[in-house]
Amino acid sequence: MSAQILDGKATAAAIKSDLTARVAALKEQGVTPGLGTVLVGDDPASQKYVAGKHRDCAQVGIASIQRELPATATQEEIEAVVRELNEDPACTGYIVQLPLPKGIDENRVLELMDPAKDADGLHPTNLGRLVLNEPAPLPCTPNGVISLLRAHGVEINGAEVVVVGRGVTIGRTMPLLLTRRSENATVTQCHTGTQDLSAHLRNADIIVAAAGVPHLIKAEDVKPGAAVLDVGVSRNAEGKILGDVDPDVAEVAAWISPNPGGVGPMTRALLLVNVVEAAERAAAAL
Ligand SMILES: Nc1nc(=O)c2c([nH]1)NC[C@@H]1CN(c3ccc(C(=O)N[C@@H](CCC(=O)O)C(=O)O)cc3)C=[N+]21
Repeated sequence: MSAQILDGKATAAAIKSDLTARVAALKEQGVTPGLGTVLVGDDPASQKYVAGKHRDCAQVGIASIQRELPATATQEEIEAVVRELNEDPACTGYIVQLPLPKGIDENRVLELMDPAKDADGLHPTNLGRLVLNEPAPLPCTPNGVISLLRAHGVEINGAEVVVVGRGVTIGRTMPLLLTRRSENATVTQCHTGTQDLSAHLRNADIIVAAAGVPHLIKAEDVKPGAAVLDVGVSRNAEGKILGDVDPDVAEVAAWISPNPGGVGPMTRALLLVNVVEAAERAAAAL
């Protein structure tokens, strides 16, 4: 048996096609959504991700606003760009690409963003709203994981989900989304301090692997019929992506997200959703 593919590329394409119509409607009302990106430094992976985001924007008709700073940029210089985007009416949503160079206080930068323009859903106000069950832009990667499962009819309601990892962009936010009444999953969060990861994994109907440890999840740890989402991105010496999920898992799982081609494109699609929704709110307030 071989697992069915949770096709992030195709699902993201369907989301983008829906957004294209909504962007066209916004433009008729005189509102053009614009996504800003702040990229600091010259990490090739970050450059590639940001380029992908602007390619997506072009596809759906969202304007692109790109700000690039050298790796030597100071805290004050980065914060000046954030203030500028907060004030720029053409920028309806933006992201600060993480990680920022060593020595920069990331949280201070994030906190300075206008929460109404936070396309990543990572501003403290928006994370707080998520905890309080108030409407807020949702973190893109966890939201992409849920959309990907729903698009393929994987049952989330009542599922035992194991999230591996405790980073802010996925690990710590994924359980918040999964335990909403609308998802209704039971979540176990595992991390480097977990004593017996295998014991937790074997019990999981859905595994969200976001540890950043190549091939951490092995076939013998996966319950037959489980859905396994590979969120981890490591690279080998040749720059090839190595996910958190061992390829043998495909023989045991019922569903598997490829990497690349799984959660990555979904993250980008849900970013655009946040931008369009923010622009729709702005248009409704006109
Ligand atoms: N403020 C902020 N927001 C983010 O959302 C954010 C971030 N910082 N920092 C880094 C991570 C990583 N991330 C990815 C997005 C898309 C792909 C993606 O589309 N990947 C393609 C392949 C790309 C390739 O081949 O390298 C795929 O999976 O098919 C990957 C990774 C967003 N992140």
